[in-house]
Amino acid sequence: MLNVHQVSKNFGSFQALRSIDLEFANGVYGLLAPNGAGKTTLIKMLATLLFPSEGEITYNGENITAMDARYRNLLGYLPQQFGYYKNDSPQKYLTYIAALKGMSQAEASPRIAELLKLVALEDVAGKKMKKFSGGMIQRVGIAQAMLNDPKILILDEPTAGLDPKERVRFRNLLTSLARDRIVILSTHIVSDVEPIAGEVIMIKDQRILYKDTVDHLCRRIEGRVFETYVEHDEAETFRSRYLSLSEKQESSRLKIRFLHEGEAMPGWTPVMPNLEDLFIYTYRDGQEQEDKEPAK
Ligand SMILES: Nc1ncnc2c1ncn2[C@@H]1O[C@H](COP(=O)(O)OP(=O)(O)OP(=O)(O)O)[C@@H](O)[C@H]1O
Repeated sequence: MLNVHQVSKNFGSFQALRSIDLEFANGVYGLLAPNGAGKTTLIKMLATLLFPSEGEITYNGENITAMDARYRNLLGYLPQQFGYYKNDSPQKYLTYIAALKGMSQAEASPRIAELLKLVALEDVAGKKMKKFSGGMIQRVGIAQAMLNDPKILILDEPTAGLDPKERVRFRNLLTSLARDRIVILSTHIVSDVEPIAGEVIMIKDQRILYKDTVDHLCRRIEGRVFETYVEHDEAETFRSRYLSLSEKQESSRLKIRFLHEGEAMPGWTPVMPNLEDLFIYTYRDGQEQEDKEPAK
C-alpha cells in the first residue's frame, strides 16, 4: 500500500500542492487535471525525484525516501519524455537500461524478451527506433519501466501523441499490468482514464478535490446534464445562460449538451453525465467550484 500523508510541495513562495492525502492499492488510478494543476509535481514526489516540503509518503508504512534504493527497486517510471537514441533498437535500449538498473545479463535477457512480447514489439526488437510511431515508442517506454517488475508503475501523460488505435492498445496493456500492481497514470485527457481507472483523482486549487470511481464521480452532477436543440442564432444566448459541455451540428440546428442546476425546461432531455462533463464543470473558466456537498 502506497500512502501520501498530508503532503505539501512549495517552490519558493509558490505552493504547488497543499495537504495531500492519498491511498493506493493495486489497480489503475487516473490522475486527471488540466495542465499546471500539479500532476507532475505529485508524480515526481511518488517517484522520489522531488521531495515533499511537508508531510511524508510511505510504502507499507515505511517512508519512501528512507527506503531509498529499496523503494526504487519497486518502482517503474515513465516520464513525460524519456530519452533514447533514435538509432538504437528496443533490444539495445532495454539492455542498456537493464544494465543501469544493475541487472545481470542472465537476468536481463529473458526479461527483455518477455517484455518485448508483452508490449507487442518482438517483431521489431532489432529495428532502429527512429522509424517507430509514437505508440511504439511509448510501448518501449512501458517496457523499460517494467524491467524490474515494479509493484508501482507511474506514467506521466503517456498517451500524448498516440493515435486512437494506439490509445486503445495502451489502455488494454495498462489494465492487464494493474492486476498485481499499482498503476498511476497522469493525464488531462478524460477518455484515457474513463474506461480503465478504478479510481480517478482530480486536483484543484492545489488540493485533491476528488478520489473516487468514475461512476460515483459522474453521479455528483446527475440530474443536471441535459441535451436540447437550439437554432444557430440562439446559440450565443443559450451559452451565456447555461454551461455548454459539448455541441454537435444536426441538420440545421445545434444539439447542445449542457449543465443546468435548476428546473428543467420543456424540450430538454436529461442525460447520464460522463466524466468529461464533470471535468468541464469542475475546471470551467473563471468560476469557483464550491463543491463541499457530499457525494450522492
Ligand atoms: N521547479 C519548479 N519551480 C517553480 N514552480 C514550479 C516548478 N515545477 C512546477 N512548478 C509550478 O507548479 C505548478 C504545477 O506544475 P506541474 O508541472 O506539477 O503541473 P501539471 O499538472 O503536471 O501540468 P503539466 O501537465 O503541464 O506538467 C505549476 O504552476 C508550475 O508552474
